[in-house]
Amino acid sequence: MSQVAVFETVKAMREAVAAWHAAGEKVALVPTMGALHEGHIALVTEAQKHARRVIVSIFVNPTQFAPHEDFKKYPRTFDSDRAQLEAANADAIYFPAVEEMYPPGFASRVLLLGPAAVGLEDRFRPTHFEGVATVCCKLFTQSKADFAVFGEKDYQQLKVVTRMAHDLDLGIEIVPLATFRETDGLAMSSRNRYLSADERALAPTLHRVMQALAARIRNDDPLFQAVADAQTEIITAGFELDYLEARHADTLAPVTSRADGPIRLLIAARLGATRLIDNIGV
Ligand SMILES: Nc1ncnc2c1ncn2[C@@H]1O[C@H](COP(=O)(O)OP(=O)(O)OP(=O)(O)O)[C@@H](O)[C@H]1O
Ligand SMILES: CC(C)(CO)[C@@H](O)C(=O)[O-]
Ligand code: BAL
Repeated sequence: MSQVAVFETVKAMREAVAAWHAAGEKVALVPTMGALHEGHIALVTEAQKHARRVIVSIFVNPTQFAPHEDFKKYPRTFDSDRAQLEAANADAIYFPAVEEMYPPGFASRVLLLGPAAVGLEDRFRPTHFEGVATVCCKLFTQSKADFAVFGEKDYQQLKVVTRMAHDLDLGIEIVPLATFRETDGLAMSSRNRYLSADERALAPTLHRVMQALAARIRNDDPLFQAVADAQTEIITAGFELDYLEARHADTLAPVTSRADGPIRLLIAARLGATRLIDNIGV
């Protein structure tokens, strides 16, 4: 276990990265909002396969939360995060204050088309990806990292950020990593800690229903009916369903049959006050 550096300013991070680059070392960034779990640590382990140096950013980004969302109550657990990152041998944490990221007068946003406007997360969180892309664009250019690792758990986010990095020539390679799950199938997520015991017991239903739906599609059951049945099952189980859809795995465009291309199933559903998202490939 090694001591992990903590950078609170762009300047401090840039100086360290410049020294690493001067020594011929590649740098990978793992952007997070903290409240770390094993899924995040898997991203760090993946990052270490690509680069000698790994920086984990911890920043609860206000611009990606709508006014009614959980920005204020989002878990902030820096001491536990730092201990986990030390154990994982990360090199540094980038932990900027909101004023460092968005100084007074800050007035820019990244405008997105393509995978950010397909009627999934963007339908329920209309300003979300603009905030995600703006902060990711800043994180990439602030750090000058060579790689950034993102989880497939936030599948649409992964597509949005990958597209943006390519379109804007940000000079960073986006590395995807498969979703890390609890033993009962629930995708690990910082927001799982909001769940009551009863809700936590019900939450793995999402993954179970998605797996059964994927099996039906692989079995050439008519897609529309299979998706409709899965939606009904989720609602009957007690979730409030935002969406459960079959989409093209690359473009996120709607699909009507297996022949339309590789299919990704994506879901967002609420249990009480907690909104869960998940997705799987067919
Ligand atoms: N279970 C997981 N497996 C793999 N990657 C994950 C998992 N959970 C989160 N990530 C990835 O970690 C990065 C940071 O995500 P974030 O800090 O929002 O964590 P989170 O657990 O998804 O939190 P939230 O509950 O806010 O969605 C993202 O790239 C996200 O996709
Ligand atoms: C990528 C990210 C760190 C940007 O704030 C956030 O959306 C997240 O944690 O997935
Ligand atoms: N993991 C995505 C961050 C968010 O829900 O705001």
